[in-house]
Amino acid sequence: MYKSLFKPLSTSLIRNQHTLKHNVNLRVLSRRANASVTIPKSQKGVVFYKHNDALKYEDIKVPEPKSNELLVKVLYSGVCHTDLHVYKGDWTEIDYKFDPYLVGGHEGAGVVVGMGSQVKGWKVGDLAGIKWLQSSCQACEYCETGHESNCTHAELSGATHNGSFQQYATTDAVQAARLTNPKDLKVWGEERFDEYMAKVSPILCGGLTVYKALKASNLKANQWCLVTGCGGGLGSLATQYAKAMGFRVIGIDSGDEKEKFFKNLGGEVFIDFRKTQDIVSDIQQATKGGPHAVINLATSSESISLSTKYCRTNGTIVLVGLPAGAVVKSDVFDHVVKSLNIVGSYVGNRADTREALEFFNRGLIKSQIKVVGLSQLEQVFEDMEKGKIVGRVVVDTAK
Ligand SMILES: NC(=O)c1ccc[n+]([C@@H]2O[C@H](COP(=O)([O-])OP(=O)(O)OC[C@H]3O[C@@H](n4cnc5c(N)ncnc54)[C@H](O)[C@@H]3O)[C@@H](O)[C@H]2O)c1
Ligand SMILES: [Zn+2]
Ligand SMILES: [Zn+2]
Repeated sequence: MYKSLFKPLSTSLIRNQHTLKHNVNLRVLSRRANASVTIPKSQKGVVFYKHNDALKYEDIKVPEPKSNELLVKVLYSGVCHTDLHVYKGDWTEIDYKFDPYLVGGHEGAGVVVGMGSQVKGWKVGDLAGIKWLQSSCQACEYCETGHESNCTHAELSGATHNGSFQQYATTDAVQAARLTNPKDLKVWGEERFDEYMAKVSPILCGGLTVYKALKASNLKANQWCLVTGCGGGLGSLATQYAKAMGFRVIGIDSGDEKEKFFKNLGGEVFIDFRKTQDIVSDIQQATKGGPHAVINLATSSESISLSTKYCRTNGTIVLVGLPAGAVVKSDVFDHVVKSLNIVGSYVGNRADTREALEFFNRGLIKSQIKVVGLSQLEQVFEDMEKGKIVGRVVVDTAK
């Protein structure tokens, strides 16, 4: 059951807020918080009944939070390539939950409108983020040591738990990301509430993931960081986090638009994988011996194996992108003689989330987004499949 806490808040006020673009603030919301309007029973969401089946924008039930969960009115959600992998069923390892349908999405930014009886430390009106790691058990060895994303009992938003491609979503209160109200942030401000919520959403997976991957790279200031897929969602964020952390960035992707975009974000050298004659030599020349670390974000299996060829001696190759059935091949002789490190990096824990959000809140990361209606998700997936998206698309759940 819900706690009675949500009762004084009007969801229609929250909805109002949402539609009053660029004119939204929670102070006004709480001043007018006496009206008693209940959470609706149904809402709009995008669902699919099996992998690769039609994506349907339809009226669905508003979920009820379990005792440990928040009910979040999702305002915006980033669309991560992971959502496309899930939709296509690329990863057979996951025990997806179709009950009877699945709602994707795991970069949801919204307002808490209700919560279960056991929830502590949250109140209605707080701003919350929905992440891929919807919940972890908090009790296993991995959770105990801060490796929450490796928890074997983890539930995943948009895969084993309905995610943020709906107007109201539930999420575990411990793992939910705590978003700062932009009115309390120097570089944001109250009048930019709506913009803040849209732009913060990609940080909840993309930003967090690349920030953690950069930490795993062991790079030092001024060293070369190579980002594959630098024109995509994670790539645009990795370029900026790497810069903010003091690294030099060389990127691989394709097309003039992505090159311009990458350079505008502070990337130094762009390699077009469709144009280069010898990618290994181009990279090694530009970086005088190869990048000290590679952050593999490209949705291409071949490009992952290639990174073992151009990486610098003693360098670190971080595996992040998860193309279907991908295998990394590395020549053992070179691998040993160059003493390469290949590491996997999987989203991040709560501290990584907080830190990644702090970079964003301080204005160090410009979230490069295009906002479209939730009803247009199918088109977004089509464009993503073709590699046509520059930066990140964020869906507005009101449209
Ligand atoms: N490990 C994790 O925790 C984690 C978290 C989030 C996303 N991911 C994965 O990261 C990957 C990227 O996600 P995204 O949302 O940024 O995707 P995206 O579609 O926005 O970007 C992928 C980019 O890769 C580029 N690309 C394709 N082939 C390439 C090649 N051969 N060389 C260089 N670039 C190439 C595309 O042009 C595109 O710009 C996905 O596989 C996603 O599932 C992993
Ligand atoms: Zn993601
Ligand atoms: Zn655990």
